[in-house]
Amino acid sequence: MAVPTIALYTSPPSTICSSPHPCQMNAHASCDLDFTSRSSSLASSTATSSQKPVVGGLSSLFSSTALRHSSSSSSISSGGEELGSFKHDKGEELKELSSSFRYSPNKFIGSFFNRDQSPVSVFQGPVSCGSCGVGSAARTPPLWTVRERSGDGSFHGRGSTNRLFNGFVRNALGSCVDYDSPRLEVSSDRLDASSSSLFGDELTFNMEDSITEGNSKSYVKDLLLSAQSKHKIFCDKFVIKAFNEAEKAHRGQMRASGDPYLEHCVETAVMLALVGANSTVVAAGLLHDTLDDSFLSHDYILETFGVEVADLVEGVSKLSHLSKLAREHDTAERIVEADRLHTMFLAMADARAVLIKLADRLHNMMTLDALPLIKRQRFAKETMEIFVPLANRLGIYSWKEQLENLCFKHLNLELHDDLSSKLLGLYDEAIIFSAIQKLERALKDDGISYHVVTGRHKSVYSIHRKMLKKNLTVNQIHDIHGLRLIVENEEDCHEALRIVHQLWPEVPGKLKDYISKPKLNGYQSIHTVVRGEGDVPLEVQIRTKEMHLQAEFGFAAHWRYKEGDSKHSSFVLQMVEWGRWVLTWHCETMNRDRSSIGSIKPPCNFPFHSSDCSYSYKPRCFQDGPLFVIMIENEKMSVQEFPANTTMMDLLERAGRGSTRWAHYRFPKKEELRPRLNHEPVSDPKCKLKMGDVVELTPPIPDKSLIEYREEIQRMYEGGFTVATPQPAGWRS
Ligand SMILES: Nc1nc2c(ncn2[C@@H]2O[C@H](COP(=O)(O)OP(=O)(O)OP(=O)(O)O)[C@@H](O)[C@H]2O)c(=O)[nH]1
Ligand SMILES: Nc1ncnc2c1ncn2[C@@H]1O[C@H](COP(=O)(O)OP(=O)(O)OP(=O)(O)O)[C@@H](O)[C@H]1O
Repeated sequence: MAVPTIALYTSPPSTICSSPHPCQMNAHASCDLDFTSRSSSLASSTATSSQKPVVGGLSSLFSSTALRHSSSSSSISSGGEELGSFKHDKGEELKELSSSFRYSPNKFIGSFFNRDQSPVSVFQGPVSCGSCGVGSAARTPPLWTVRERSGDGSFHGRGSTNRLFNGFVRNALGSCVDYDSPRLEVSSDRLDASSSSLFGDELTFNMEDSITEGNSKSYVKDLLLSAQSKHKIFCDKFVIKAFNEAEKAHRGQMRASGDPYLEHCVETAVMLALVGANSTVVAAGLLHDTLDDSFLSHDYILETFGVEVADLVEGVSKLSHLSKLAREHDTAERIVEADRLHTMFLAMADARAVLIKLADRLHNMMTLDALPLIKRQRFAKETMEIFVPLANRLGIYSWKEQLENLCFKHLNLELHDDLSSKLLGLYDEAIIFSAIQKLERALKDDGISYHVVTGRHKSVYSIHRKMLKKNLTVNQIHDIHGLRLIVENEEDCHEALRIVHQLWPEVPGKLKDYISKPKLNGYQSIHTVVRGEGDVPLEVQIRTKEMHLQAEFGFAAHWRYKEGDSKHSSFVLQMVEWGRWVLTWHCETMNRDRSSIGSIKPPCNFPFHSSDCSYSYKPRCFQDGPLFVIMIENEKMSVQEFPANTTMMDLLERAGRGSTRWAHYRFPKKEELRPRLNHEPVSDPKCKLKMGDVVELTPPIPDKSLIEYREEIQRMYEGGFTVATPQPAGWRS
């Protein structure tokens, strides 16, 4: 029998999880704070929030797209409360936040048409200085210029969707996406007839007239049109079908804000579309709450939409359930268990389900204001502990930053506002934009070839964290504005550095050459800080494409750096790599511009590395890795690690053997435990456990009565009486 390697029964925690702390959030935010016009800030706020990350594989993919998404999606979302995940199980939260009474058309109209006065102050989030109206950069696009050298040595402007490594997965696997361009191309067989006039008046709208009438019908139609105006994938027949199902399923359900529930589903799906998710994922995004909060069954979704969508919706439902459990038990406060939860989330579900769950949570966080403070803080804390690390690990930096900023705001409003207002005077996107242009020009003039120059400004929360970590004031943070230059070889790095120092005066003592002296984790790059326009400090990082790959995907990966380079088992590393790969594969539609890939490709078909691949974490296949199982005993939850192939019987052996709680009953412990697996009684104790299984071990009757019964029986035996007391159900002697 397999013997578990780790037995960890934790008691309720008293300390808060160290890493990303609730009380440390960020701030683009600030901007939002000073916005008088919420609705207009919506778009920009989100966009800003983030630092505009760099190009490169997932990071750029998600950052740039998410930024875009934010801006567009925000215009439709009106205030709301958290619902999707919060109401899972239709528990207490749900009752409070959403109601399933039938809507009043008037209210509908009100909530939809008054969107300009959106109560979503939450859009506080990432507001770029631009959007905040700070400086002239206000309307600068979120992801800054990038150029890339093509194979023949010429340079191409790449636009904001540029990404460095796009397509390498496509190369590895062939195209697995439903369509190629997020905005322009939908396979014709899936395109709704009406979509030919994409933004025209006549979109096919298949809602059953008999059920949806009057204002509500026009509301629903407007909602679909609005989604279509944001992304053409909403003209895909399959997606429209999912929209119609979601509409029927959630009809009459409202959020605490008074908005129809459907709006949340659509916003979630729009976010997914904007990061390049294909129609399967977008459809699942529309339906993500139907299993928990409507009459739809898994079988019905399976029949209607196929196994992929059905499994994704089920996966999201399971994630919601687990995160709710974790929230209620404060499980993620404990670092070890939080880490197991993150890994479990990635391992138990298709990473696309995690992506949907993240989108769901992001929209919920954006519309949290309808909840009382205590609930907002609970959700913000859970988001910080569980979802921000997941977004970080999956490389969805834009979402990560927005989540952090929103959490920061809800958990520490004063700090958030204070830092935000300081940053209003500091952020200047124009500086970054013009610095990129200046550097590109100089490089070209000097004949130095390069792959890409990107820029970003640091998010409010990231600045806050850095200030705390290094005990600095905001004026001592030198990388609020940053550029990154990726060149071909090491020699070019040094040449480029020379040019940078010719363009701008160097800030003494800030030059770091991690190329000649790599960090312990192998990170390589040259960093310098210069005085840019207006004497504003500007960090410039210079590295080769190989160094960049290592910094994005290798041992020195940025997500690990951000987690404090904590020690992770190879299993965790594999899970993260796997998750990122799945998302790249399925969401790569943003990576249409193949020519931008240039020659930058990992040396093998990631994640199926060759044995000598330097980007590979794994000496072995992750199917042999450990299992993480949720154990609930006497209403206490823990996340436990077991070896692969552990059976229910193994688990019971371990629980019975190690537990003093059961010892005094003096009969086979495992029979006393009355296990339930994923809420069902266990019929086959030899069944193998799976990642993310929930095992409940509950005594057949409350402990106290059981003890009383046993004492009574003991007394009866000792006194020579016949047992007359009826046995409680499940009791065995
Ligand atoms: N991916 C990755 N990036 C890193 C790593 N270490 C540093 N960086 C990048 O380098 C930047 C800062 O590194 P350093 O120059 O060492 O700066 P610092 O010591 O943190 O102090 P400052 O100069 O105040 O930023 C970070 O902002 C990261 O972007 C790493 O291990 N992995
Ligand atoms: N100078 C830079 N130019 C362009 N992108 C950068 C630069 N520095 C960091 N980034 C990218 O910006 C994103 C956000 O990073 P963030 O500002 O939170 O942390 P960091 O600067 O990398 O680390 P730290 O906060 O420890 O300095 C990451 O994708 C990171 O790789």
